[in-house]
Amino acid sequence: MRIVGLTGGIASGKSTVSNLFKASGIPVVDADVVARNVLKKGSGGWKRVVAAFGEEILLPSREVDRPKLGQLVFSSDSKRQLLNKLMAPYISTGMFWEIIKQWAKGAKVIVVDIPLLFEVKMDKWTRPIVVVWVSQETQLKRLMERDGLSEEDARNRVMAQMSLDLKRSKADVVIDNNGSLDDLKQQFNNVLSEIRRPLTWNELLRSRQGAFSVLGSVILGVFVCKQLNIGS
Ligand SMILES: CC(C)(COP(=O)(O)OP(=O)(O)OC[C@H]1O[C@@H](n2cnc3c(N)ncnc32)[C@H](O)[C@@H]1O)[C@@H](O)C(=O)NCCC(=O)NCCS
Ligand SMILES: Nc1ncnc2c1ncn2[C@@H]1O[C@H](COP(=O)(O)OP(=O)(O)OP(=O)(O)O)[C@@H](O)[C@H]1O
Repeated sequence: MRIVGLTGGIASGKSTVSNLFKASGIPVVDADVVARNVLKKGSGGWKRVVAAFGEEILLPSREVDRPKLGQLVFSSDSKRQLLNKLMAPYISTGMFWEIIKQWAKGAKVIVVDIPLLFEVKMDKWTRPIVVVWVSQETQLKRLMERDGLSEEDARNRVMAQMSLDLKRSKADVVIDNNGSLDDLKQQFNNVLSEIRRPLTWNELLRSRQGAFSVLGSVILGVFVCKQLNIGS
């Protein structure tokens, strides 16, 4: 199985690119969705986060007040690191199971959309790595527009992540998303052809079909050896 890493910065356009992958029939495992499940009321992650940050981060429904928690963690490095530490094991386990589900369905190519791919060092598990890059000016503008944030809040969120220029330098493939949606789609089509190229031997062995072929060959090998022993 080929596990393509999709990353970028906040509001750089990862979800927009993810949607193009989904529309082309490529399954996407989204770390933000997994992280949202980790904070669902009553879950293990929710309990740990509420114990650490207090009941004041809860809404009257006892769900986490996400904008409030966001305000806290994006304006304090230590609080953000604490939240990351509490949630990381749940997010990695959740991602692992989502990838296994796709493997069991026989997916040959999947995309994992992980905003913090490099920060959490998951880049070593994914190839190729696609970085959706925008200039800081475009990033701030789109973030303020999409989430209705002040410039200060938007800057805090951007500064909480590794710089997009550094991420770009670590990419195998860069999508420059400063232009229009049509420009983005054109670049996406090139990326799609790149990731749909035939699997390498290693990727084939990691796919369900590859694993079954190896298992089948081993069983056949054992059977043939037994037959030969019996005959001798
Ligand atoms: C702080 C929370 C509650 C704010 O929720 P909110 O709904 O406002 O934002 P959402 O979850 O949609 O995230 C939006 C973007 O913020 C950025 N972001 C989220 N968490 C972090 C973080 N810990 N550090 C840096 N950037 C982050 C990502 O680019 C993400 O795509 C939420 O982001 C969260 O639970 N973060 C911790 C989990 C995490 O690390 N998620 C990233 C998955 S790798
Ligand atoms: N090429 C583009 N032209 C204009 N607007 C765009 C373009 N690409 C994305 N956008 C808009 O920019 C905003 C951010 O895009 P998107 O939500 O895909 O980013 P993201 O990287 O997934 O963000 P996050 O890290 O917060 O999850 C959205 O409002 C989206 O509609």
